[in-house]
Amino acid sequence: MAPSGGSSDNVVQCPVCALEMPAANINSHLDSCLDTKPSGATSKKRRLSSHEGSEIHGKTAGSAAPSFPMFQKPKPAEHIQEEAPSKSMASPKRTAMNHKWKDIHVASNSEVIKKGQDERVLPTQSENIQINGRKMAEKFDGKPLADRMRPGTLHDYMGQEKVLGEDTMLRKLLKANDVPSVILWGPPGCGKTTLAHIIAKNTNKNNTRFVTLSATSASTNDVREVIKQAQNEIKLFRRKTILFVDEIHRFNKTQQDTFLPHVECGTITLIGATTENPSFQVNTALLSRCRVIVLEKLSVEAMEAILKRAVDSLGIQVLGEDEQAECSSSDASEPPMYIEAKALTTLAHLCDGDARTGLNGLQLSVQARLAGEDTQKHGMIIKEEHIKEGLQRSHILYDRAGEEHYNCISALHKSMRGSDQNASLYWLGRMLEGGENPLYVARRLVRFASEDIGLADPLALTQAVSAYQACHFIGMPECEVILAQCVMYLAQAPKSIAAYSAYNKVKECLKNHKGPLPPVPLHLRNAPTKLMKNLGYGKGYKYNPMFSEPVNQDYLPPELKGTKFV
Ligand SMILES: Nc1ncnc2c1ncn2[C@@H]1O[C@H](COP(=O)(O)OP(=O)(O)OP(=O)(O)O)[C@@H](O)[C@H]1O
Repeated sequence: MAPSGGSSDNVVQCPVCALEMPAANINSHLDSCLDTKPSGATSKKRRLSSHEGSEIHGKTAGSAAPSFPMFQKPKPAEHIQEEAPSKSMASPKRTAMNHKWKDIHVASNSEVIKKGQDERVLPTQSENIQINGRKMAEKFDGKPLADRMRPGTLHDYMGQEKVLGEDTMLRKLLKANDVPSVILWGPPGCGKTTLAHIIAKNTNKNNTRFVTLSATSASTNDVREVIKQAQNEIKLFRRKTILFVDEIHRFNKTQQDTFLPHVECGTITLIGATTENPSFQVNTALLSRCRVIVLEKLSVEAMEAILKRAVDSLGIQVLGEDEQAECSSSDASEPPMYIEAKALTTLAHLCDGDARTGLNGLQLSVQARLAGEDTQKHGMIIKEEHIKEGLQRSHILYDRAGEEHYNCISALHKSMRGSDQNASLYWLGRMLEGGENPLYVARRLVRFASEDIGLADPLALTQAVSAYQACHFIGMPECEVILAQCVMYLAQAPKSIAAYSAYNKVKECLKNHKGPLPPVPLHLRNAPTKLMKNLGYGKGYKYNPMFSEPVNQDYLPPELKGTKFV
């Protein structure tokens, strides 16, 4: 009797030995089949699965039980394993495979080196540089290097020994955790903000809040809000607040006044940072409640240490004068990157004591080198010329809007007064190359010609006025030599301050006069109308040209008779 349709439906084929049997027997058959035919299982399985397109993948040799996709633990793909190999597990063979995988992943046009059976694919030098470029970009992580390198401890804070040396007041206060309200005054990038953060970290351990405001964006309401919170913190948690105000000079008088009572009563400890002379930019009342700490431009040594720390963190090696960069055609997956020691020193000099400029300059140079065509050919070495290219020198040396503007013009004025032509030309250059307005300099020369040379050489004034006009006509850069000529003339000229000091005495006399100023004597007054004549204006005046002999006549008010200004 032919099997019924129903019974034939219940017949299944063993996936191991291909024997057909009733479905009810398959499990017990499989157990015995697998026990007796372990070695043939794989080949069978393969044949079956490929032949029949079965979903059953079967087990690998040596497996103790059949495995079905649902229960099969996915085996990690080989390249994933190798991306994070355990060092202790790494056999030589494994390491060779690691190379291969890594290299295949990164190198498309790579060289293939055959060493016996070991076929290894290595990236070319330019591919290595690309890899490094990517790694470097990851290191920068979209953040300026200067920010990434901001030190968190005094240990990494370089320079500024005058205020932070062992026996200094600030160091002692920091140790004693007794930070008073301070104004940190110093040029850009010398470490004011960084120092404020270090102070904050230092005091954070002691139940202190640290709040930051930037005077460029904060409003008076923001200040009030911070103060309100500070009051609550003291009341509720006995927690002190340190308020750091960056660029405090940008706050107007009312905003600065808002701090006053709260600094006074200790609700907040204020740390202000400013690049401007606080005597002019910070309220006297506020100033008298804060200590002013003067930070200086960072020395070249401090800058070198800061740059070295950054270079180390980027994994760039410093090449001494006699050292040669190792050729990166080896199989290293990360070819070294180098910077010449000389390039670092140059950068430390050029950034003019501004660590932010120095670190940005380093970052720019590294990024430019990575993108440069010759880097692809010759490898990654940062040289002095790359650093110079990366830096806009003029923007470093001179701050047109800030105090440097006044410092330099004062240095020029004093050098001309001292008849030092070389120094005068130097300060002139510092200003002009830094982008100073030539008319600002020319106006000062006009003033100098009168104030310091005056009647000793009246032509100096003519020279200076002419220089001013010439600068006005032709502008920079052509007018630079006109200013240089005038500066040299004024520096060489004989000096006299007779006019200047005489006029100062006049001002003094007027300022010190008590009571109403004396009227102009009648004989000196003009009398254009009849009424004025009738009132005695011009009466008795002696018109000098009418006299051949010296005229005896008073020109000062009677109260000042005999006063000498000259
Ligand atoms: N003394 C220092 N030691 C180490 N790194 C420093 C030092 N000073 C500045 N830096 C570095 O320079 C960067 C800029 O410094 P910071 O912001 O403290 O300067 P600043 O004086 O507040 O400048 P600005 O007046 O322009 O705001 C910091 O992020 C840090 O990386």
